[in-house]
Amino acid sequence: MKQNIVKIENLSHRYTRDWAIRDISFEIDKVGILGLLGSNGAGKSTTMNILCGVLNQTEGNVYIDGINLREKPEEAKKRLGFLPQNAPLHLELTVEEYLTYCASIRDIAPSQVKNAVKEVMEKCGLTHFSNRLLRNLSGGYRQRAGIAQAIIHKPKLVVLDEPTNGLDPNQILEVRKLIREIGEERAVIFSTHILSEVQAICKDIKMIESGQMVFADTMEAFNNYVMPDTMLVMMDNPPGEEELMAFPGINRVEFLSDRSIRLQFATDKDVPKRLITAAVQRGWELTELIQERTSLDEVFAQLSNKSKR
Ligand SMILES: Nc1ncnc2c1ncn2[C@@H]1O[C@H](COP(=O)(O)OP(=O)(O)OP(=O)(O)O)[C@@H](O)[C@H]1O
Repeated sequence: MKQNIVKIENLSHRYTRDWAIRDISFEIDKVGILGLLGSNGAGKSTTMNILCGVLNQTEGNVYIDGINLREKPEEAKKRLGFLPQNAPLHLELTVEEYLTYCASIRDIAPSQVKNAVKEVMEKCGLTHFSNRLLRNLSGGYRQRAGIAQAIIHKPKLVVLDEPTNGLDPNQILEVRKLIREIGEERAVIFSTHILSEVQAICKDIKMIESGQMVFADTMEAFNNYVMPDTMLVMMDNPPGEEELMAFPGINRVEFLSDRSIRLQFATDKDVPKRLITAAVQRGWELTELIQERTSLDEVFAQLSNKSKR
């Protein structure tokens, strides 16, 4: 039988009187990136802290690679790497010193430490900064060091709690690229409260709200389920409503003015590209195309409405 990399069974936790998370279950049995999405206070950090053995759950079980985390924490933790929301960095150490220290507490054999540090610095793009104090690294590079400590022992499961928080747009793109690369070799759980983050890098998504799982499926199913995409187009010579409705993939046309139209499309992500080509071929004089984004609050409202129906 195939072993799950991680299995969470009916996990519940309360810090005080109210449940912070309630009856969360899921499993992962292959490499790739799973997005854990939820607004602030939804219960993501609680779930991740329990999953990584930092917090003891009130109820339920966590198995890492088949090992019960509560019963054999040391064995289970060897198989996972964790980057918490506040990266556990020692700012007074250089990158190399810090990762050497992490390797030693991760039970890497002394003869292997040098190699492991070298390899992880290469993987995370840190080699150039090996002698720099962590204190003097930019936010993006500090986060790379945080990710490096989470993967130095080559765990099967890597848990990253809001790893792109507080980074500037360029740093976000670079850290995302690194996470994608890690996801090719390991199971990665990535938490965020930003919808576009999961859409950009995750194949699967679990959405938590008010401590409960409200959605669990592939990213594609999520996109199709929660929101037909909309785009706003400006055309100096737009076709009529009928011609737009006949365009493959478009299922709603709303003229906001003579030249400004909101188009809704369901599943096909190529619609905007095909529309641009058609606009050129058919002389619609397209001057602007803006894809409209749905906020997490709206997604949650849509999910709640659909589940009530
Ligand atoms: N140490 C604590 N003591 C009491 N309540 C807590 C504690 N930590 C979290 N909570 C509460 O548990 C709930 C879930 O919080 P959690 O931090 O897991 O959410 P989150 O989705 O990670 O949010 P954020 O993105 O803001 O970190 C919230 O209502 C929060 O106020």
